[in-house]
Amino acid sequence: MEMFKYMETYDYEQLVFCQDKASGLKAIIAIHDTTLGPALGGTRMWTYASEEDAIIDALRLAKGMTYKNAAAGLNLGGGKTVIIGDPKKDKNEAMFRAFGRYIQSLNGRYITAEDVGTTVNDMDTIHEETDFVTGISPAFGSSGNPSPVTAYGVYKGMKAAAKQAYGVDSLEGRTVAVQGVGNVAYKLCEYLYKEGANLIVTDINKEAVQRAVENYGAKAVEPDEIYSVYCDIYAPCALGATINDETIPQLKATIVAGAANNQLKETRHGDILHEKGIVYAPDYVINAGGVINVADELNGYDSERAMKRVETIYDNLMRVFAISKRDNIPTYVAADRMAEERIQGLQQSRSTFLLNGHHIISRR
Ligand SMILES: NC(=O)c1ccc[n+]([C@@H]2O[C@H](COP(=O)([O-])OP(=O)(O)OC[C@H]3O[C@@H](n4cnc5c(N)ncnc54)[C@H](O)[C@@H]3O)[C@@H](O)[C@H]2O)c1
Ligand SMILES: CC(C)C[C@H](N)C(=O)O
Repeated sequence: MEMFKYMETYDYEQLVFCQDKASGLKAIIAIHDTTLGPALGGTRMWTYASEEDAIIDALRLAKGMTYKNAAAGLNLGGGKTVIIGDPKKDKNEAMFRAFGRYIQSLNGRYITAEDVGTTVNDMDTIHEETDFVTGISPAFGSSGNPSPVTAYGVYKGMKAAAKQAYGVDSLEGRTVAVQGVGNVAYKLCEYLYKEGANLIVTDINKEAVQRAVENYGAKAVEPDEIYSVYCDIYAPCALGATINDETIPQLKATIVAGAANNQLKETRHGDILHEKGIVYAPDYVINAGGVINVADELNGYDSERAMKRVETIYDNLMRVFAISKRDNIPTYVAADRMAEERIQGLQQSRSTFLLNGHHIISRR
């Protein structure tokens, strides 16, 4: 892989390789764009088939955070870390402390948080070595696990999508097919249940399914049946790339709105949804609740203020839908346009982020 060519093509600023033999740390920090502020994005721990796969994932996820943070109206750039390893077997305290020191060495250009494979406990360990970490324990006056807040944002975003599709944003009596009832989606099911929606759920973890069936009256289906069930809303909350050539023809839903990152396998699948008249809530706009919540820590965490800000996901999606309608473009293109316009608009008044003594981080 020609790294500089790739970085130049997609405008990446920095790629950092972190190695600590004693603890087994192998981490890649990718910083995509710091026009709006320091790069904030989570740390993913995963077993990658190859180092190249890990690098590509870090780069791709970092760029996603640039767009997510910009579209959410945050004064933050985009970055992400991947740690190569099995989160169930390979973690140790020294590893996360070594990683914390690498983050510290970037002097605020990158701030981390949770992602797949990392927990609040890991963030607390990182915090032993650096201030540039969020999603740490409420015991430190911080925001803790971002998942429930992500769920709240997805719920609000689903209501915006309903407004766009049906003219009313009530979800009462609507049927929502939820794929994956993990940390985010279980809480999402609670919001939906309380509003009177009907739930169809699936998960490869039978206990997760059972919980939703027992507590929220959900109907359970097998994992490969979720695409073809009769429903109003398909909510992908497990993996990426579930909107693809195989699944689109099966969908009965009029709305696709869920928590998963990178839902479209390829961008052309967003075009197909648009042509079919399916309202697609772009993933990085609807699932920004977690990052909005952890970002609030940089001002001294206030849960009420953070939740109010998460509610703006509704308005952000309505803007995306309006741009899509006005320009007759798919919603994923409209979201990119909204994010890029914000970055370009501020590019003139900001240069590449450097910690210079007066910055968002200095407020806490
Ligand atoms: N946690 C957050 O704050 C947050 C923020 C933004 C985006 N996301 C994204 O939302 C999604 C869910 O995040 P989470 O934190 O709830 O993760 P999670 O691991 O707690 O939940 C995912 C669930 O999906 C299930 N699953 C995996 N493969 C499946 C399959 N093939 N069919 C059905 N179910 C399957 C898993 O068993 C698990 O229960 C992820 O894509 C994540 O990247 C999460
Ligand atoms: C900063 C984190 C809370 C980001 C989250 N993992 C996401 O993908 O949005």
